[in-house]
Amino acid sequence: MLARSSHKLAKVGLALGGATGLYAGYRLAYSEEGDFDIYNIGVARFGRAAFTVGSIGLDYKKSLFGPQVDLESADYEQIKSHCHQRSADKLLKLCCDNGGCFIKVGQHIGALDYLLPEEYVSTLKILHHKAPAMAMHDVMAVLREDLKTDPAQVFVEFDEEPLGTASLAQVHRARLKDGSEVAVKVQHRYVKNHSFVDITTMDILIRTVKLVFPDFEFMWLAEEMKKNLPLELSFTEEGKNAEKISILLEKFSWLKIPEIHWDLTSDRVIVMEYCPGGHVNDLEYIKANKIDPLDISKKIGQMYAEMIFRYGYVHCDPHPGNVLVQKDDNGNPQVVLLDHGLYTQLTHDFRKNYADFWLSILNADLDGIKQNADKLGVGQLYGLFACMVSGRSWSSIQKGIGTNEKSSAESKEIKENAQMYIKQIADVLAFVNRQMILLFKTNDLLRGIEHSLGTQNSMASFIQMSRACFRCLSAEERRRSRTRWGRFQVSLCSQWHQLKITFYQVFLWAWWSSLGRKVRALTSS
Ligand SMILES: Nc1ncnc2c1ncn2[C@@H]1O[C@H](COP(=O)(O)OP(=O)(O)OP(=O)(O)O)[C@@H](O)[C@H]1O
Repeated sequence: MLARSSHKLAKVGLALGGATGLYAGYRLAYSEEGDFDIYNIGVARFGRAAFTVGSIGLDYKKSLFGPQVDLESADYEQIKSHCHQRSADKLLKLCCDNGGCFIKVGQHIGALDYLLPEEYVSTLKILHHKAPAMAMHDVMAVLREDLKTDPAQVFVEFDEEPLGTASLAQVHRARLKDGSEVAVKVQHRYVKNHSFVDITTMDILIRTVKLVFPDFEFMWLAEEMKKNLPLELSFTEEGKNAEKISILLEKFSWLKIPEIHWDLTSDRVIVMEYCPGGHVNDLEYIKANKIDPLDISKKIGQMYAEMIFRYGYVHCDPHPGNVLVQKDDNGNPQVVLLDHGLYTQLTHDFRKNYADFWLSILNADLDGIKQNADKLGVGQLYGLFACMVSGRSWSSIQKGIGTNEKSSAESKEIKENAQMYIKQIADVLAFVNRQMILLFKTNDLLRGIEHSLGTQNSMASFIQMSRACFRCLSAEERRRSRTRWGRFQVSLCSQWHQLKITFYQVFLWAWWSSLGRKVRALTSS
């Protein structure tokens, strides 16, 4: 069945690729101006994508389901791994050749650690550092077209070397006439023009794969892409999101969201306050600037917990490149949150269920885990789901993740299980509430940062999560309570929970302190 499907897919892909290739050739041969870029016209981009998908299908068919293939042989796993690798390389090439939206989607795929075969993830991860830089004359052309004036009239300095280059845009440091330093984010020149064809291409190809392989469980990826890419391509929306989140999180005096210069902002250009600083996972920078890594982990945990549990309004691109740390004018550490291109609004019910689920994990309450996973749409796969949310093994969850250090053996076990349960993980992603996918990414960011900063044992972000979970659940109970006395009881109870978390925090600090470790070593020997 699978063999026939791969064959069908290969034929469809090759036919589509061939047809579009011929059409593109015809267009080139008969173009009157003869000055268009054959490699960039929509039809060639579509043809290239269809051809790649087709050839991947053919490779899977020949390598894994051909007449000579022995599914029971000892080499089968290796053959499969080589086939994944070849296909991942082809996808990488496609993303680099087509650029723009393709790189963005490739980056999303590269961020799906443990959810896709390792060969795809490690190959496509490269795209995070491989976005092509736009030539200066294109940067200036976009600025001229969108600001409707000569950029030299606006900026007295403009660094040619970008601060960062990404799939959809690049950012330059510049100075305005009034002397203020700004960061100018400029969209790659042709991305918007190509976006309609690119999004449609990816949608058609993913649907074709689904048609040919009914078991293909990654339709959610296509849906997310179709919904999100157009939003990410509007920098006016990005400016609005930045303003909204800075108002919501106003009470965090240590949080900086760059201010937007609205008079210099359009759909393809955003000019904002320049914020110096190092990336949040750059431990060397943090130490050199005498910033406390634990304090940073705590602040980032607090920031995300507030977004998720209090407002349900969550930054959708949680990767370390978007979080900077610096010291403010008074020498206090500051966290800078960048890239407000995409936010999700979580529903009230989802937030409540997710808070309940987290609390059951933190309390090692297995019945609670089961019931709340069910409410989030996961059903029987609750154990795996709890591992995916917490990044811990099932045995640690059962024992209680608070007092069980994540050892390297546990990390290895998780990695191996992720390879083994790939189909089940895809099922969880297909069934779970859509809003959960973003939260997987957020949890990954928090874990990654704690790992880079060496603060994982303090559980700083988990502690902030639990505090926010309790606050979210108490607010819900207060809302439901009809009498003043009832609301008073809920508030009292909430204070008690917060106090318990503080005790727990002190306990963790003592447990993982060098004295605690010595005492444990003495008592266990
Ligand atoms: N206001 C700013 N001040 C200082 N540096 C900035 C600022 N905005 C962006 N940068 C730098 O530019 C880089 C890219 O910015 P940003 O993440 O907004 O671009 P992007 O196109 O959305 O990238 P990606 O999609 O990869 O997150 C950041 O990692 C940061 O180093």
